[in-house]
Amino acid sequence: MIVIGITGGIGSGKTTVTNLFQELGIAVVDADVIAREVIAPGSPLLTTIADHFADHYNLDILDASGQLVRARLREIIFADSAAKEWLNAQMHPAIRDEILHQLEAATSPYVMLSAPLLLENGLDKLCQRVLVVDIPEALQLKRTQQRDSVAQSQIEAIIAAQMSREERLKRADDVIDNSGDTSALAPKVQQLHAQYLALS
Ligand SMILES: CC(C)(COP(=O)(O)OP(=O)(O)OC[C@H]1O[C@@H](n2cnc3c(N)ncnc32)[C@H](O)[C@@H]1O)[C@@H](O)C(=O)NCCC(=O)NCCS
Ligand SMILES: Nc1ncnc2c1ncn2[C@@H]1O[C@H](COP(=O)(O)OP(=O)(O)OP(=O)(O)O)[C@@H](O)[C@H]1O
Repeated sequence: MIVIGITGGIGSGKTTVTNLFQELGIAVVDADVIAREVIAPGSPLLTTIADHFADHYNLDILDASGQLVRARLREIIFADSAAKEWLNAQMHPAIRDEILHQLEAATSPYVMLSAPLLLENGLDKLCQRVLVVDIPEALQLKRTQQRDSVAQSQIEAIIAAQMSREERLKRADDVIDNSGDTSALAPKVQQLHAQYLALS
């Protein structure tokens, strides 16, 4: 199975790009989607995480119906690196297991593995090539703010918790520059698609 890893910092355009590969019939395994599934309401992992933040931070991250209040968890983990490391240690093995499961089940000529922390977490070892979606930090801030209505300082903290743009680009086999209009993406995706089909 040929696996193409796709990564990029917050708001770089990974989902926008993988949607185009999906339109070409390529299966996409998305770590952000899986990260939501492993802490679905009522899951044992969500209970473990909620208990930890209640006991150690006196913080209730669940609403009255037992749903995760994502903004509360986001604020604490990007303000406190020990909280983030603890959460990562709980979630990343579960995310990785589900990624492996979904990669095995994929039937397209190749499969894309999309993960913001692909390189940080060594998920690139599962991939034949790494495609980086690249934009300058100022655009990451602007587009993420437009999408999520989150404070600029919060997005800056998330960027600081991820690999630097330079380091990520150094590790790329292929790069999509997404600083232009979205209409520029389809021809780039088609060119890479032909290259990846040739590998498979
Ligand atoms: C903290 C949470 C609840 C915030 O949820 P929210 O809906 O606000 O954001 P969302 O999940 O859409 O993530 C947005 C972006 O934040 C960045 N991000 C998320 N978690 C992390 C992390 N642990 N380290 C660095 N960046 C991260 C990624 O670029 C991601 O695409 C959520 O991000 C989460 O559960 N994070 C821990 C799991 C994780 O590491 N996910 C990354 C994929 S492996
Ligand atoms: N070329 C572009 N021009 C303008 N807006 C764009 C462009 N590409 C993506 N966007 C918008 O920027 C935002 C971030 O893009 P997207 O959600 O695809 O990024 P992502 O890398 O998946 O983000 P995250 O890591 O935060 O999940 C979205 O609202 C998207 O519609």
